[in-house]
Amino acid sequence: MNDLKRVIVALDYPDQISALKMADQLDPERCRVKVGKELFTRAGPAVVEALHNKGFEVFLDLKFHDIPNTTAKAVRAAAEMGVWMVNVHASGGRRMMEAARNELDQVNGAQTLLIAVTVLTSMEQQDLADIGLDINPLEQVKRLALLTQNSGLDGVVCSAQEVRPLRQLVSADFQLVTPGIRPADAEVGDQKRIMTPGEAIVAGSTHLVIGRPITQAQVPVDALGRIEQEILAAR
Ligand SMILES: O=c1ccn([C@@H]2O[C@H](COP(=O)(O)O)[C@@H](O)[C@H]2O)c(=O)[nH]1
Repeated sequence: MNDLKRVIVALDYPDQISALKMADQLDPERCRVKVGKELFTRAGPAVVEALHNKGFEVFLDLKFHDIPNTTAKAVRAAAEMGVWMVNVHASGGRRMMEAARNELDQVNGAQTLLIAVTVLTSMEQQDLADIGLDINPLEQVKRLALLTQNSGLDGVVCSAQEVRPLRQLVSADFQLVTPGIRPADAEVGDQKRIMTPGEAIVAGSTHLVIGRPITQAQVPVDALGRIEQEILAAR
């Protein structure tokens, strides 16, 4: 794969006009885009269709987490929109993920990749302790990644910090999609388990999800250009 196309720009905007204005500055041959909860809740399937019409492959990042039947039907709805990738929370468990996998397999012609979030990149050990998990983030990520693979999904969302240890555990074609990407001079914000774009590429991230370091930059295309240079230099 073209290394630059490993970048997924998170279109975290409050309305479709702002998201499409950003998309118009991007090249669908050089990156993919992500539609998350804020934009989808505001704009719905219409924004996905508009991005498809502009030639973008879309990661629908709605992180479904519900009973197996509900999650499976939501994944079907995403696949029927023709999105490139959709996700669930691995902590929904094996039966939930298997139901989603089975449902997706029944969607005629669907090429949609199905992945699962392990531990949010905004979380650290104390956050896990707060919800009753007496385990460090890496061990929890490993555990959920294995569960995800054994449930038949195509990959996980994790931090780039976990990519090397995960590669020892999962198959070579298992997708390791990594948000929490921060160029050295970027604001960290609410992210905790971070890496720079260059480090993430060297570690072996399959895809780098990047939002605010691009979308909140004074000149977003210039910020993306610097990230692309860093990625190319890292190879
Ligand atoms: O563990 C996760 C899962 C998803 N995300 C999403 O990725 C982007 C990151 O945006 P930044 O502005 O680069 O922090 C955002 O849409 C999150 O919802 C994540 O960060 N961590």
